[in-house]
Amino acid sequence: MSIHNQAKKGDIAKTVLLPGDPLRAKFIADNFLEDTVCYNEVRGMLGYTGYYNGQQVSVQGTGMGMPSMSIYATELIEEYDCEQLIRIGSCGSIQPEVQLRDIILAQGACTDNGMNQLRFGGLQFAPLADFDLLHRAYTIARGKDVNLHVGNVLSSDFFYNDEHIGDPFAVWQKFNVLAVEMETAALYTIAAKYKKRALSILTVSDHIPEGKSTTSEQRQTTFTQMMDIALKLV
Ligand SMILES: O=P(O)(O)O[C@H]1O[C@H](CO)[C@@H](O)[C@H]1O
Ligand SMILES: O=c1cc[nH]c(=O)[nH]1
Repeated sequence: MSIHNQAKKGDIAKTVLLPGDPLRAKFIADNFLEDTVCYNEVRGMLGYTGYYNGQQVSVQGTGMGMPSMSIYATELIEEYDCEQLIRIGSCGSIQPEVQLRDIILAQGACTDNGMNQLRFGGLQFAPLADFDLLHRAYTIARGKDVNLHVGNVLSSDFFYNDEHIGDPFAVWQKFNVLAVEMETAALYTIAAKYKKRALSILTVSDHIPEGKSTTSEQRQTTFTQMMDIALKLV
């Protein structure tokens, strides 16, 4: 057991898929996995272990934002010896060529979050995906009917921005950051600390400058493609 997870040692697989939404974890467990066991209900942050094509895999909700991701990623590594952490999340595009339902493999993650400022004493750390996971995910996704992008994302502490700031994404847009979400920089930093492998696979649920969003039906289909890519990495 850890503070936020009631699983016993050995209950969680070496590879863990990490959706922000715990009900996305349940969806994967119900629709993709066999012989599934729910190992965690603490705080409603559901976690399951099952089998995909005969390979053991877990899926654990992480909640929203970098403190929450940091708690789950740290406990999965420190208490449960997990080796591969694969986020499957939604994001908002800030580039014209990155459209609704496209899939992004986050090669790196910028952040406006303060944790790495404290951790690195004001120096700049570059949170990066594991190259092997990224390369394999790229190969798998290229074999599918998806619009795929690989690049930088922004992990932001803000879902709602304050009007007095002006356009909070202008500088990131200019420097070719593809999309905004809220967890990847923390995941990549924690994975680096413990020399573990991490990757974020993101589906574009919204286009922020164009004010567009996906329907719930579109989310369901496209999120399924992202889940399929992640599960083939196990
Ligand atoms: O769909 P998930 O994985 O939760 O990811 C995105 O959605 C949430 C905001 O609605 C944030 O957690 C953001 O990163
Ligand atoms: O615009 C969006 C969409 C999904 N997730 C975010 O953090 N922002």
